[in-house]
Amino acid sequence: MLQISHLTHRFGSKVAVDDLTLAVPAGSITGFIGHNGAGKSTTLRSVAGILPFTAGTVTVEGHDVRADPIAAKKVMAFLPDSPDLYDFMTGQDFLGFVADLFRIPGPERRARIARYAQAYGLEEELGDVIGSYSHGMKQKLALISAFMRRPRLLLLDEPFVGLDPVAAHTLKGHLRRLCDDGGSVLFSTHVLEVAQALCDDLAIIRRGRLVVSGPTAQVTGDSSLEEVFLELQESAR
Ligand SMILES: Nc1ncnc2c1ncn2[C@@H]1O[C@H](COP(=O)(O)OP(=O)(O)OP(=O)(O)O)[C@@H](O)[C@H]1O
Repeated sequence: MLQISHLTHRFGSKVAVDDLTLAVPAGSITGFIGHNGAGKSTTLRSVAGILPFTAGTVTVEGHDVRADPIAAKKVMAFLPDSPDLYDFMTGQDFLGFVADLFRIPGPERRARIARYAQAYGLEEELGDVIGSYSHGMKQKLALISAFMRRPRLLLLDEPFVGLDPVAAHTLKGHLRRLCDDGGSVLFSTHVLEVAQALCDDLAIIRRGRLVVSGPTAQVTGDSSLEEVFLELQESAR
């Protein structure tokens, strides 16, 4: 589904992502773990096609993100940690705009918007302008816009930060369903308990380099992910 090969990104002389190779298979929720500044957001933004990375290749369902960005972007959705939405639009207008962009036909878009708005408890606010939304409400709107597109690959940067517990629970269910339907999820998080409980696979990055990846049970063994993570940090000192 997603193949990242030898991805490198430099900001000037700073190497943010260093020769990173990672595959996310169909059906996998993969957790992307790492310290502050490890390179998670840079990797996700590179995969999403919004950051022109320095070197390497990224393909999504066989579509090269650089050579064929439109085909790649059609099959994936990306949720940044602070979604930058149009404050002057209402939530409803924004979802209509996204549905137009991705050519979701009228009856289907109405059904999907109604379904996801209800799931995230945002129906009553869809008529309000986005500028009046809280951080969590903006996140919910961004989630609705992503799920409504039925992406094959969903990339999320710290999706659980700021979501209320009900929405967080709903999101976990939606991520699982997307993968049960053959899609894939790659998300970054600092909440290691959530990652361990939810993820089929884990990838741990340190200073731009991938240090461990594989099925969750294999990465953690008999330990908690927190123990594994702390040990890796300690051994790298
Ligand atoms: N626009 C930028 N210009 C210069 N350096 C940047 C820029 N964005 C990120 N970096 C640097 O790249 C490195 C990786 O940053 P990145 O945001 O990818 O980390 P992260 O793992 O997502 O961190 P966090 O967990 O804190 O969100 C850091 O050293 C950061 O300072």
